[in-house]
Amino acid sequence: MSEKTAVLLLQMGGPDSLDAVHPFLMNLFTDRDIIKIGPSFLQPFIARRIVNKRAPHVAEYYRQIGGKSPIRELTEAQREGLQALLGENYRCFVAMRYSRPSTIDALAAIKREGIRRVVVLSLYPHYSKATTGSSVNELQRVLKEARADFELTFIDRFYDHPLYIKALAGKVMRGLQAFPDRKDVQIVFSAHSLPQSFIDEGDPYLDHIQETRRLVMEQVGEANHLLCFQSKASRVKWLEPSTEATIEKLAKEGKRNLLMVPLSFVSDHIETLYEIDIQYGEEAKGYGIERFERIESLNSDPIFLDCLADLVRTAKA
Ligand SMILES: C=CC1=C(C)c2cc3[nH]c(cc4nc(cc5[nH]c(cc1n2)c(C)c5CCC(=O)O)C(CCC(=O)O)=C4C)c(C)c3C=C
Ligand SMILES: [Fe+2]
Ligand SMILES: [Fe+2]
Repeated sequence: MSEKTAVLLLQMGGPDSLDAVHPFLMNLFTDRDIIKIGPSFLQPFIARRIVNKRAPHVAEYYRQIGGKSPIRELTEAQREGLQALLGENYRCFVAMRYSRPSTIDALAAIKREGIRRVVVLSLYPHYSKATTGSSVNELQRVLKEARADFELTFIDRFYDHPLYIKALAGKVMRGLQAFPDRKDVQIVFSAHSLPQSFIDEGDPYLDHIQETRRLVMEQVGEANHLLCFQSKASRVKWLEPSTEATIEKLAKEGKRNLLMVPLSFVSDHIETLYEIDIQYGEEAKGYGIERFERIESLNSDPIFLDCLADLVRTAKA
């Protein structure tokens, strides 16, 4: 047995080619932690109908951002950066919920290295049953099936970690500098939406998002800001107001300079590169917005990597 500690980074994943869009969406729409469609025995059939219809549209969005999701490469770069900071007593791995490397792949790799102690670090800053909850459930299922005996420590949220806030606030302050006068800028925090039913059932996601926004603005100082929600993906009621409706409303109120601040993700992917930059960017221009900017995603920002390293080093078993 190795004395080293493994760090297992949990992330959603994404299609790594246009052909992978359909299987990725099938994995997502058959996961009852993120979406329940009908009784469980029928879900795979209903999911296939939904995905057959959705995949060609979604594939077109991925085509426009380079033919795939960059989430695998960006998460791999975060893994390498974290490994370098933690040094040789640790070994870092990635498990993607709906693509490769899967949870099985990652646990098999940890086992091959003879490591028993594992710090599980979810890369979603804000806890939700739909995201971190789903990845942790998948991990528990794989462990049970493999009858694997790891000693696990979980880090399932870091929405208020001082280094996460510092990294994000730094991006916002740099974003503001791109405008001639910050007083004329409207900061638009755009969090990933979530069905309202999750919140009604006690999910802390919305509270976490609001706290991140409050802490970031504490550092950024005086500026106009508001919160809205992007990427609704089903017909039920999701968190509101939507980012699209908010951009239109701001334009109608005469706002001309927007700084988009996506929350909920720590790297670029379809929701930043397509949805904000291309889709909302074009819509904003149509409504008369003159400058539509987005803060850089955290990706391998050194302060963010320090945050991850601190979370691992201070994790309590
Ligand atoms: C079907 C229900 C969905 C819920 C609930 C949901 C919540 C949720 N998702 C993220 C982060 C990401 N989602 C991404 C893609 C994506 N998400 C859904 C569905 C739900 N998400 C779908 C169907 C898709 C695929 C794209 C599409 O068809 O529109 C991604 C991007 C992956 C990539 O391309 O790199 C991320 C990241 C959060 C944080 C969240 C709730 C808190
Ligand atoms: Fe989404
Ligand atoms: Fe999503």
